[in-house]
Amino acid sequence: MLTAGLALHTDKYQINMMYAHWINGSHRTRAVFEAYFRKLPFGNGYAVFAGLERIVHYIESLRFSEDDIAYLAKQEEKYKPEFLEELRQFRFQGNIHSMKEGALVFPNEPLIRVEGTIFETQLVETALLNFMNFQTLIATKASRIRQVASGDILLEFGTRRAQEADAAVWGARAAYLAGFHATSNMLAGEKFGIPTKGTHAHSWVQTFRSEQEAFDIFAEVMPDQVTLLVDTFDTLKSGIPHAIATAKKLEAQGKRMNAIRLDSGDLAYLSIQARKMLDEAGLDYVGIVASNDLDEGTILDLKAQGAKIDTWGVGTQLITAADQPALGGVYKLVEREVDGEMVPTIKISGNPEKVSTPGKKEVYRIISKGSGKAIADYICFPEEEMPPDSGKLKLFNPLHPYMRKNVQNFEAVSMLEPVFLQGELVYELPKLEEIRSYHNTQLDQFWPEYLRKLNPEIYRVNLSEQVWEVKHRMMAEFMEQHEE
Ligand SMILES: Nc1ncnc2c1ncn2[C@@H]1O[C@H](COP(=O)(O)OP(=O)(O)OP(=O)(O)O)[C@@H](O)[C@H]1O
Ligand SMILES: O=P(O)(O)OC[C@H]1O[C@H](OP(=O)(O)OP(=O)(O)O)[C@H](O)[C@@H]1O
Ligand SMILES: O=C(O)c1cccnc1
Repeated sequence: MLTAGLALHTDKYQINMMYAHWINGSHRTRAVFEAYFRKLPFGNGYAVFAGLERIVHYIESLRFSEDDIAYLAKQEEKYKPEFLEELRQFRFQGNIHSMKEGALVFPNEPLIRVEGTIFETQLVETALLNFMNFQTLIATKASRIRQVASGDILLEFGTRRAQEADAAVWGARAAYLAGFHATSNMLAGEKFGIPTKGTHAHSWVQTFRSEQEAFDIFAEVMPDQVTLLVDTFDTLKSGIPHAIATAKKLEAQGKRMNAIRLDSGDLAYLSIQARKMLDEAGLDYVGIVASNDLDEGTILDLKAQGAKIDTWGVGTQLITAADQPALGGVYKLVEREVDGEMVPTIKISGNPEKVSTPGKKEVYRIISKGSGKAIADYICFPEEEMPPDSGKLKLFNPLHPYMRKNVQNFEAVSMLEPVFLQGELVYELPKLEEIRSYHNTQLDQFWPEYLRKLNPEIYRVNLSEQVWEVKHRMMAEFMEQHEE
């Protein structure tokens, strides 16, 4: 999939700003940006951070090719050759700190922090947000589905309905890291080592003279992984009886049929009937797979109706995040260089929720040593000393002053990992299996009220007093300047 050759995978305004900085002589001014989102998707209580692996590949191979340079020269005749030469020599030389993939993350906390020249930090905004927003969205959706499916098997079936190839492949990875068990996408299997699974389509049945013949031939060819789709004609009258007959033929050869798949109709009723018919035929080991526009809502509902489904194939709703197809992650300048000093900068908005939080920041997860559970995320400046583990930490929410809390006996886990330092990759990308188990340990750190699907408790994300004071002062200064 696309990894190399992504230098122009950016918005034109980034290149225009780079050019204007270069003409102005300010392109080497230092800057700090932070990427975060303001609102959790799907009404969920948390999001699952994903996208870092692709970001790392992108940054590592970030070069303007001769074709890119030629294209830019043609696009904008005003670009001076010296500027194009600057692009030709371009290498990312800044610092990137990031949440780890699989981490539970929350609104208004920095997920990725980028430090460097304004030239390089501006260029990478678009691609970073593109990767982070999509993959985090799909991982969050997958984690939600996983919450309701409890111990059942989850198969990712979305490729045909995904927003093109990259979304399918990276979406399959995002689903897997957040708890899906396999994907139908073979390229994702090859590229990331995700287990692959597949049944067969209606067309398989339609290409034979009879459903029975179709089932028998499939079972003969794939005796160890037979899952038969039973709804092509009539699930109860034809599909299941034919599947039972095939399973019996397999039994006679000492083999066991894997499952049947239901793909239409009332999945609760049909699965209950199917379970009865299979059990009565002595086939209690044959599983039931269901698919058909499933999501966390339908799966929960089907379970409440007593559906006898042990494997869920989930496509469209997951891979397109159909109920909320975008995560609104943003990338905001928080510090800039003035006369050689780094100073905080703020973005004001008429909407208080959109006022940015100035200054380069760290994120700590405050974990109770007693319960092992997360109490809050705490955002402070890097130079602020965290109280020692035995000390007291004041958590306060300036917008809700009554929500004060002092915590003691906690561990403060730093959440932003160094990934690139002065352009050098210093982070060893974890294996996908490690990311999956990290996601599980992250879930274990949260009380169930934060994880539930409907109306979850809001997890605390608090600013240190110093961060709040700087934000408050800068907002007041802005107000004063604009009152005059
Ligand atoms: N018992 C049930 N309770 C709630 N939702 C269900 C139940 N059974 C199926 N569904 C869901 O209802 C939707 C039904 O979709 P639809 O109306 O397209 O029916 P269909 O069975 O696919 O129709 P067709 O037979 O034409 O393929 C799907 O999203 C499916 O997952
Ligand atoms: O419903 P989704 O969650 O997106 O899951 C994937 C769907 O894709 C297939 O249907 P399709 O009609 O494309 O092909 P088929 O003829 O093999 O059923 C499959 O049977 C599922 O219904
Ligand atoms: O293997 C399957 O059953 C499958 C794969 C992709 C889409 N729908 C179903």
